[in-house]
Amino acid sequence: MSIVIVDHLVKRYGDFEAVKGISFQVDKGEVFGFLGPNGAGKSTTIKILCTLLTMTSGKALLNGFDVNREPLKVRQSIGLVFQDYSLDDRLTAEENLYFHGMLYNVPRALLKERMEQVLAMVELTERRKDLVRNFSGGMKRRLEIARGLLHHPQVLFLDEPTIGLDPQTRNAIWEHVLRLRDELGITVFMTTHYMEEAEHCDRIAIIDHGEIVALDAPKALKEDIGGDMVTVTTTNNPQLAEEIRQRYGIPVIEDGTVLRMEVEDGASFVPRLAVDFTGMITSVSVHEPTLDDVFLKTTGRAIRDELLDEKERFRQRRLGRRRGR
Ligand SMILES: Nc1ncnc2c1ncn2[C@@H]1O[C@H](COP(=O)(O)OP(=O)(O)OP(=O)(O)O)[C@@H](O)[C@H]1O
Repeated sequence: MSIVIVDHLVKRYGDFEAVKGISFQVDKGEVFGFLGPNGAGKSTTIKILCTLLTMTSGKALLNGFDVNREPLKVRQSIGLVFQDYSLDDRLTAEENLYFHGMLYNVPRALLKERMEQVLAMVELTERRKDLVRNFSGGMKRRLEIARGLLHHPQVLFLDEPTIGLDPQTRNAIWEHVLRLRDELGITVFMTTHYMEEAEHCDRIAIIDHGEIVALDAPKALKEDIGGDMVTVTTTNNPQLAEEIRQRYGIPVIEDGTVLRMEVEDGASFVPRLAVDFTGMITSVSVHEPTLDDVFLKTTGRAIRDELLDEKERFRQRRLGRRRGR
């Protein structure tokens, strides 16, 4: 059963079309990921589904409710964990949850039990009486996730849930997210830049320039590539890219300092390449396709880490300003 149905969704900001008529469905209990570079239209789409932004045209249903016509029912069906930090540092973990419960009209008789449940789920029971300002980045994120679950939403939206966290904390958050799906059967809809994170999703939609360019299970997307990926560094990338294209008739992507190409059989291709271009190649590697390669193939570009870093620096600056208030 589809719990999210998006049909020809368009969002324009003035003349600029940020989301270009996308359609997709998310099944109940699925962990669904939106993967794409900065500016692809991920946050815009998520905000429309959460009723925080109005669409220009199209239709979207969430938990059976129309996001344009039944926004309140949609809001009651969802939990949100967005990029912007939204806990109150001056309150304890428990107090943060309590106020959220009040806002969402969770009946008082239920609230205590729910708070205990979600705190246990993200392993913060012991710290529930501590001020949030003393929490680590990972603990704050876990508390935000707990808060997003307090009113038992059908769909939990996570917009870049682990941005800026170290890999170990990222993994811990993922364990929690997958447990939520397994224990509560909730649907998780998330956006991410991280390829390894997208691997945890049941299905991912790769979004670029406001369009969905691929949508399937990570394994199926990688299998679609079919062959092996060969990465080459050379003494003259543009020249060699052209010569490889002409000689073998295959697409070659110039990706920063390397050339990438997809071939049927890496083991037989690489020796040929070494002989045909003796002296021009400085290194070669062969690997099975990753989601990075899927992204590269569908968009012609890599998701750049430096863009991610830039975004994280921006976020930290903003956080710093808020803390300095
Ligand atoms: N309020 C706005 N006014 C004008 N343009 C906007 C506005 N919000 C977003 N955009 C533009 O729409 C496009 C999609 O933005 P969106 O934030 O949805 O992308 P994204 O994939 O979520 O990227 P990010 O991860 O950086 O948020 C971008 O080109 C962005 O500059």
